[in-house]
Amino acid sequence: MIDTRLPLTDIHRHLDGNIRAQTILDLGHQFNLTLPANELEALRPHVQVMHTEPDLVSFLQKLDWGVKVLGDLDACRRIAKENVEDAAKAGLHYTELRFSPYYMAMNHKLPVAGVVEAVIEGIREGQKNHDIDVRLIGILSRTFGEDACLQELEGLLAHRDGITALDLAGDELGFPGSLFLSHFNRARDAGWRITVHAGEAAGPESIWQAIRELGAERIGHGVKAAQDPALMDFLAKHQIGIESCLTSNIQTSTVSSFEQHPLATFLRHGVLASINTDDPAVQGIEIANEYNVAAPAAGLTQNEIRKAQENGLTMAFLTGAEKQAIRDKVSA
Ligand SMILES: O=c1[nH]cnc2c1ncn2[C@@H]1O[C@H](CO)[C@@H](O)[C@H]1O
Ligand SMILES: [Zn+2]
Repeated sequence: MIDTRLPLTDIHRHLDGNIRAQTILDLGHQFNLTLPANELEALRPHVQVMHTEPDLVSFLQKLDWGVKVLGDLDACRRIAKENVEDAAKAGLHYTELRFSPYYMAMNHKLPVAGVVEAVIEGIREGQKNHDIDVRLIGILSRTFGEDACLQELEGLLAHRDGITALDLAGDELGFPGSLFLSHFNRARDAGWRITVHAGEAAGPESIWQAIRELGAERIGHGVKAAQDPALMDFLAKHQIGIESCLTSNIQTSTVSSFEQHPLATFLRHGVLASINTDDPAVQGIEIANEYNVAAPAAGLTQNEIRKAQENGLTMAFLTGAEKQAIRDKVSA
């Protein structure tokens, strides 16, 4: 269960994996696009995971309609604003929303830097009406290769101050982290924090690579760390946070059942791990489901769930003072 005296965070949440189905319909009509269905319930199976997918890449295809309807920069602004509304409605006090501007831009050839600016503006608009702290994480979508990721990086760097961290996401097996060394060197030079999707589709070596070569301070998913005792010790010793996304890991067939999920093992080993959603609209879940249903199913005790909740803010890309201000606000 969620401890209502503690801040509730979601620090692994894809903004472009959380576009409302109704908004996909609206924007499809607005831009005269042919959608696979023109009615909400008929559209749902095309934009939402209904059963477990066979692998990560199949899961990721469910995000594609959401970005195909982004016909102009106003549409990008709209979905960013709606993401803030939905995060506030989910009861979050703090969230880090991540997005891939190249992925959002590519279907309608929007300017990548323009997408970044529109997302920053949409978040600001959303925060006018909702009391929630938000930071943005830029994603390089590895699936489109090094050159596209370079364009993506340039677009993000054009609005460097509006972005807190850089992430690498997409097809981990097809595009290993070793292809993106120069990208992450530049990101660190820009003063950004670093988190990397690793050990989801690929093995523990991908997590080692993310830490040692890309400079990851946190790892998205990190499921395969449990296979490598030396890595488990390293994560605990250096307090490298694992952003766990329980239901996502089942839906991508990364883990076969909640009982098999390593989150409880991470926590018992002293690894800093937190509970997060990933792509809420695509998954058909929200953060409450992850605390109330998924975490108990994964064998976490109530104390461990509370610890994971505390870890969310501990792991946040915020200063100590910013974290304390959120704690004070929630306990007041
Ligand atoms: O669970 C995930 N694992 C790896 N990549 C993901 C996941 N969810 C979304 N994306 C990727 O993130 C970008 C959009 O934010 C896209 O590249 C999408 O494929
Ligand atoms: Zn993710």
